[in-house]
Amino acid sequence: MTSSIEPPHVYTARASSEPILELRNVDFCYPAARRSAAEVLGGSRLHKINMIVRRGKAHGLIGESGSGKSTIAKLLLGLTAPQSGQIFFDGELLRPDRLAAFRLRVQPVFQSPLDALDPITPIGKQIIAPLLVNFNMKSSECQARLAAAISAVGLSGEILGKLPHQISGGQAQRVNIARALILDPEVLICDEPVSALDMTVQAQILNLLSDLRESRGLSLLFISHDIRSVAYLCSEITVLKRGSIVESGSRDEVLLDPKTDYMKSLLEAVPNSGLGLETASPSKPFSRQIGRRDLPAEG
Ligand SMILES: Nc1ncnc2c1ncn2[C@@H]1O[C@H](COP(=O)(O)OP(=O)(O)OP(=O)(O)O)[C@@H](O)[C@H]1O
Repeated sequence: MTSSIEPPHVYTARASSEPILELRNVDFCYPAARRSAAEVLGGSRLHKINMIVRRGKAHGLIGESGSGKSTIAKLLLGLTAPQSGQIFFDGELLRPDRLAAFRLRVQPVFQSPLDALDPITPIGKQIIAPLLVNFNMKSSECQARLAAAISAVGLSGEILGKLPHQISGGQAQRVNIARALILDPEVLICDEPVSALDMTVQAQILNLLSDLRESRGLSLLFISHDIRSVAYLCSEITVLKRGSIVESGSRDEVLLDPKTDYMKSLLEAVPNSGLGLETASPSKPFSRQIGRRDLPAEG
């Protein structure tokens, strides 16, 4: 179905810290879990989730495996609906009739960058696909937006004719981010976007996300097992345990003054217990904060 909404402009810079996405008292349970008390106890339900992602800010979501982080991502992408509670986008209740427009403005970036690409379609075609599908645009009409999107993620035009197996994992994640940006979204939901990449490339993608947040006023939900990445990128953090929020607040409140044993144990598990919080700042490249050499722009 073609959207009746206007295609996005090449770039929109936005800034503010008003709520852009909000979960209010959200309960969710997978159908299979409703039949299995053991699963429910194991955490396959979300219970009374209250969380705000602010415009132009990066919000970190952490918690052990199975705590419900990806389920929250699915709810915030409109891929599934809560059993109770409400989701607000830009101050408006997310109703079924608003889902189509919402899905253009909130875009996902997933964990396995190569799996998220079609193996037999050239990169350039994949990046403009959301414009072709949603706005019925011709390929020739997409070229200015395509050039802006690949430039925004630090890729050159040579990559456009390649197939996914001809590019690196880091380049593939940049392609996925470009494909999300081509719709000029307001929010990126990033579910473990760097965990499948090697360490040096992780730093490059984190710096890219940080730059995009600053330069375009993009809001980010950043889901990660890696507390150091969250400490670097995010100004607010929510901590999830077995489907319930156990801590939330500013980065420093949660990481420097943890209230729960659970959060303390997550922090104790950080390698070398080095969060570098005294120096952590999105104005400093991630590689410097964790003591690595500066890295080339394209990975
Ligand atoms: N489609 C599904 N049907 C039933 N249960 C599911 C489904 N997807 C996830 N679950 C269960 O819901 C719980 C939360 O899963 P979720 O993927 O949200 O956790 P997570 O915190 O993202 O974990 P990870 O860090 O390992 O990705 C887990 O118990 C999981 O087994």
